[in-house]
Amino acid sequence: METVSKAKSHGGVQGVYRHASKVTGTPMTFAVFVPPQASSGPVPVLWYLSGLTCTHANVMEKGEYRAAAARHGVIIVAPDTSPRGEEMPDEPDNWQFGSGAGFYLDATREPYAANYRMYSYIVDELTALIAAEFPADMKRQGIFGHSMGGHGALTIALKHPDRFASCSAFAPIVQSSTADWSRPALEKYLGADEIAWRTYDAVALIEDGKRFPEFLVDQGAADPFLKTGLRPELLADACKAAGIPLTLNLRDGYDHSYYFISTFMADHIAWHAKRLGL
Ligand SMILES: N[C@@H](CCC(=O)N[C@@H](CS)C(=O)NCC(=O)O)C(=O)O
Repeated sequence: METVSKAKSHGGVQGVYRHASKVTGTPMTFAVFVPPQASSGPVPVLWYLSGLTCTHANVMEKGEYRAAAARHGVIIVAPDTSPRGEEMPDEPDNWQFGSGAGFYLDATREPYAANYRMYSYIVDELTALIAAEFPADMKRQGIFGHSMGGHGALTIALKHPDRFASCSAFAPIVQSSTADWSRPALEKYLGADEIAWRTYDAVALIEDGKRFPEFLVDQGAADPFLKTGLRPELLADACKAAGIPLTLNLRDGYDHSYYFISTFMADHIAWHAKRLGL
């Protein structure tokens, strides 16, 4: 692992790191904030998965998470959203597919299957790297994310309820199989058989029996993608039918941007901190 940059912030350290990923076959960059409490022992880890078009840097620069992370004493990990590079199969004019749009899945279709493996990258490889290289208490992990990253957080948590104590999301894609934003990508990454899509669809996972103790979702009421890409009511219906407690806050006047996310960031970190025993 190579250190790209490191800066003291809120008494802790905001770092950016790069490593050669075996899973994606590319160099991968990620951001980690280590709070001051880590100097006296391992602290819990909160994963933040970003949305379409993002790298590790968007939330690092605009998410305003450091004050709350330093107050509660939690590591924040922000991975990239896809493999990148000149040789990557991609659709450069399409921001909803390829670079910046890995959808937290393992592609099974060519030419994407060799590199577009963000699910295994995060759940296996980056998790092992964080455990090895940072003062992280891996027995206490939470996960959250935005939009495509909200979809990532919900689906990964539903598949790993023993690993994650908490899961929340900002404006998540909740039913990726039918959302405008994700349907074409799932077809290209996973093929036309929609059965294979269900393991990367939060509502379908719940319908198929996966469970998680509870979710927190914040959604801007003025989000232009609310009706076509996001549709939190579908998650509300699925959670209700499954008996999963969901706190869904519809936030009047807020859109889809980091102005919205940063407004509620401290609330989400406090919510996770409580569930991570802080
Ligand atoms: N590029 C799209 C918007 C994409 C978008 O809103 N992406 C969200 C995630 S789904 C984001 O976080 N963008 C990066 C940023 O705001 O820093 C557009 O022009 O409509």
